[in-house]
Amino acid sequence: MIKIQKINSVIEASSLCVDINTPPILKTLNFQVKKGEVYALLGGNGAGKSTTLKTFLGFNIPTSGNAKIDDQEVTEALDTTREKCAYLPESATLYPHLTARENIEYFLSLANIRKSQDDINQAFQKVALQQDAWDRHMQTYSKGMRQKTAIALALLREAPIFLLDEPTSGLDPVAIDEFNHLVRELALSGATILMVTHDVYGACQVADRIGLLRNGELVGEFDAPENGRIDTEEVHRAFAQKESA
Ligand SMILES: Nc1ncnc2c1ncn2[C@@H]1O[C@H](COP(=O)(O)OP(=O)(O)OP(=O)(O)O)[C@@H](O)[C@H]1O
Repeated sequence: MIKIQKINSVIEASSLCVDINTPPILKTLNFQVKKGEVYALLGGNGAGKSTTLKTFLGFNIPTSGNAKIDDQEVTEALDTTREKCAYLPESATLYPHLTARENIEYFLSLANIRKSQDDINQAFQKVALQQDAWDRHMQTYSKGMRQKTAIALALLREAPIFLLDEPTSGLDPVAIDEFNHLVRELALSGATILMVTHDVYGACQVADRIGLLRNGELVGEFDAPENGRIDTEEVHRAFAQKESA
């Protein structure tokens, strides 16, 4: 019998099933993400990664089991749990005809949050968005720059939880390194991060723990050693083995 250890989790899936069609998409999924941890849910196409994120955002209702944020069932406390989460879709949904600053001001005003120009500038600096772009229309931005803007917005919203969907797909190696550095810094400052990805190497670079997802079930977990990173080859072997099993 699998024993589920209680570890003061911020994000928790326990015996989570999501059944939109046949066969069910998520089947008794169990994982926990602690405060300050980067957890990568790794899986191939159709494994159920986006479905998992959407369930934590309250867009899918669990058929059985639980999807909890800070011990609250997501579907029972939708406003509270959504307010705590910064969701970064694969392609950040910001307005191209507005500048980064205007986007930030607009989304903060929608959330009724007041921040000074200094606060906004500091957030841009923290995510290392180049200064000459701050007041430029976002249609001129690369994907990496759009992501930085989305993270700056999350910082200004003071969201303690980040849900990231394939965050490094389409980024060049330098942008990936910058992004990973930013994610590690967020975690060090106490943010809790759940990312979903099919990129074994990328997950190993940034995650404290990796959960291997296949057909809606967790089929393995890998922990980073103290002061080290998860071994890419080991995860790759497990990923390939499970995918071809
Ligand atoms: N709303 C839905 N209705 C029916 N089937 C769905 C729905 N959403 C997802 N699925 C199915 O559930 C499975 C998992 O989809 P999901 O998008 O979660 O996978 P994924 O791991 O994110 O895949 P990818 O890496 O290709 O984006 C797929 O077979 C998909 O077709």
